[in-house]
Amino acid sequence: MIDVGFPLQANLSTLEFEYGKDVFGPKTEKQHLDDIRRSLSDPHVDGPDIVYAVAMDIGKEKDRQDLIERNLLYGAMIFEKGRVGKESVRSQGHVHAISPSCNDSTCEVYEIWQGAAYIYMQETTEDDPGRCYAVYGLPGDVIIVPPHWAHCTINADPSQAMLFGAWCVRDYGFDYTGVRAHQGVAYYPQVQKDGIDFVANPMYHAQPIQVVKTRAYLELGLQGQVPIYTQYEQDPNRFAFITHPDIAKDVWKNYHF
Ligand SMILES: O=P(O)(O)OC[C@H]1O[C@](O)(CO)[C@@H](O)[C@@H]1O
Repeated sequence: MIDVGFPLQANLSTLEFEYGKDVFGPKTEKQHLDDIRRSLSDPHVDGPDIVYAVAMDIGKEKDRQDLIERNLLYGAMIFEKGRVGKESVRSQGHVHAISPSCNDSTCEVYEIWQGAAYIYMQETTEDDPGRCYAVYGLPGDVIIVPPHWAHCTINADPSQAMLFGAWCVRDYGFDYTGVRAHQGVAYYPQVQKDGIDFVANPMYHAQPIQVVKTRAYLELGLQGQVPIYTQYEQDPNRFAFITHPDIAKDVWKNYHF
């Protein structure tokens, strides 16, 4: 695993994180295959019993109070290796619900730590989902999901577990309504010999998907090559665009990938 900005290990047999000195974090919450079936292309497939494990609210003890005051939350996730039927292991897909603290949907800032990921995003969960993107990331890459966009996280390399961290607002909420009404997001990630193919979900009338690599987010004040936790430590105000999405409203409008 890359340097995530503080001492952290992942135990891939128990799907637990082990926190180093002066680091806090909970036991992981496990998400079972049976709980995500209705967002898969085939709900009856076999796959790992636990598909992913999530530890919400981790960080350095010295930052604990500041994170609460800023309403910021850092989480860590382990996505299992393997497949769920023809698809790679992935999350269900959701939209960030309106957070009471800012009365808006908020963005999420991912940093890939191990393995390979696609963060899939679509503008809406209507029958016409708008623009559809799958953004590819390797360890050290940062990927941002803009407010209001439906998204899911995909393990892009079924031969190994995928790990990542993400900044989000503390009073986050997930809205699954539109995704579940369409049996998932607009594209299913199917595993092929040489990678992932995105297969259209017939419940939508989607435009072609754009598969892209991630990029630098200079317009949001992010730096390359520095863990996003360290970037928060260097400038604790840097991620204010997460808790106050209106600060970056021009970025979110016509968001470019
Ligand atoms: O509830 P879903 O859609 O399966 O997604 C859960 C995933 O979403 C996250 O918020 C990351 O977007 C993590 O908690 C987890 O990886």
